[in-house]
Amino acid sequence: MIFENNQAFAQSLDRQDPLHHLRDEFLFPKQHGVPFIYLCGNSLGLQPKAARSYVDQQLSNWENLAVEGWFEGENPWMYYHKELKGLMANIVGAGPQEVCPMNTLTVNLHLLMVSFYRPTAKRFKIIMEAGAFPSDQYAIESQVRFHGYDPKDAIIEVAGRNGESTLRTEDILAAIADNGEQIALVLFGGINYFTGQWFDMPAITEAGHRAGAVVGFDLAHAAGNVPLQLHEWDIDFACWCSYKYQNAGPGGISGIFVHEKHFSDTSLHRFAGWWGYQEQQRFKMEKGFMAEAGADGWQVSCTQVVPMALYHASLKIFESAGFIGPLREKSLQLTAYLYYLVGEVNKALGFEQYKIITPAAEGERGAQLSIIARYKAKEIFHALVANNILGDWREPNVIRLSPVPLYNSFEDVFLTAARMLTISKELITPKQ
Ligand SMILES: Cc1ncc(COP(=O)(O)O)c(C=O)c1O
Ligand SMILES: Nc1ccccc1C(=O)C[C@H](N)C(=O)O
Repeated sequence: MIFENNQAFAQSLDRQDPLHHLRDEFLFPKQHGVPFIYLCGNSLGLQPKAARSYVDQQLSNWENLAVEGWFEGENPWMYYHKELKGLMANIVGAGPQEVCPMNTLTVNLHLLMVSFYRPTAKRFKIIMEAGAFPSDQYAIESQVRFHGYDPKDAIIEVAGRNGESTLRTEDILAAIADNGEQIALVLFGGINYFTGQWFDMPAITEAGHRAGAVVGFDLAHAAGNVPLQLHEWDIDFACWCSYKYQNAGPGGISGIFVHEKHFSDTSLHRFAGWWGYQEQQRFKMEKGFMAEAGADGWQVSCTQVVPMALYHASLKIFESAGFIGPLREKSLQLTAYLYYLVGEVNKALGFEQYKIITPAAEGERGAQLSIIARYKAKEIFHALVANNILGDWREPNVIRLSPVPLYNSFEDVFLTAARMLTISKELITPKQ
């Protein structure tokens, strides 16, 4: 599409957007009574208006049924997760039996590594991206130590070439091939939190398998953002949080994916708990753990009903949007528009004040653009917030802006760039 740098053009795109009405399903934070242009779905998605009634419903169940709520009423808590599984499966491209809502993200990363990182003296290394989200780094390092290895020997980080912010797929594949028989696990983010780079998940998975390794992904920044086909891509396991692009609230419940080819593998270790026990037998309270079939068998503690209700509210909006296909179509346009407009801001300033480190290619990014501001980066970020544009800041110099197709408009994107230009002119003197 040929974009234009004017508000009327942005408004005309909004009029043609079949998903534009969905923003009415969300609550926008305000500053001095004026709603923010919210571009921070990469960190915390907005609250669906329906969230409160989904939670209210569970509070009523608790009020009216108390302990009987587990088994009685319209939607007994014992089975509530099943209502979410089909919806979640659509978000990540899996069978419903391959996904389950449970716990929180880093906890699930640990639990899945218990099953899928099984180092041997010969094959004990983990390949990951350099600059992964710190929680993933800490989780992986601690798992390696738990098995008696030194992270310095066991973790191979693939980094960008000579100062490049993003990774080249060929370098990732070469690192996997070069370390072949020593790799136990390839564990990548789907999209890197800092750069917004969407890795070539099918190619990484294929290379990992060719090397004889298990392949897993942390999809915190990918689930609900980009189209995923976890089953078809033959990924072994994955987990994600629901509070970013899936709008399930701060600390929202996480989701896991385990490929069905692993369901019959009785050699997999798990850190078991009663909620992973065979559902029909669970309340017999017998000795000797027997896992429920599918991803549900990785559950540990009893269902988190309220976080699940919040996730449910948001997943129903995804369902009404037709899931990821239509959202991705809009997302590509929205983010491409922001990409174009940032270039226009640079043009108007006469120098490259803003450098986008997120790949431009559609297949290598989601909604997020990570932008380095050359001069006065932090002041510019604060001025954006003061001007009602809410993105976020990641040290040392990156402003992340993520137009989210569920609740952002083309006009939001236009106004963001327009305010970036005004602010830049105000803050940066010609000498600089
Ligand atoms: C890639 C990634 N991993 C892990 C986390 C941490 O998740 P949690 O605090 O829910 O465990 C986040 C976000 O906070 C993330 O973006
Ligand atoms: N869970 C949070 C709690 C507090 C503050 C930020 C987060 C984030 O999710 C940050 C996000 N993962 C990021 O990509 O920076």
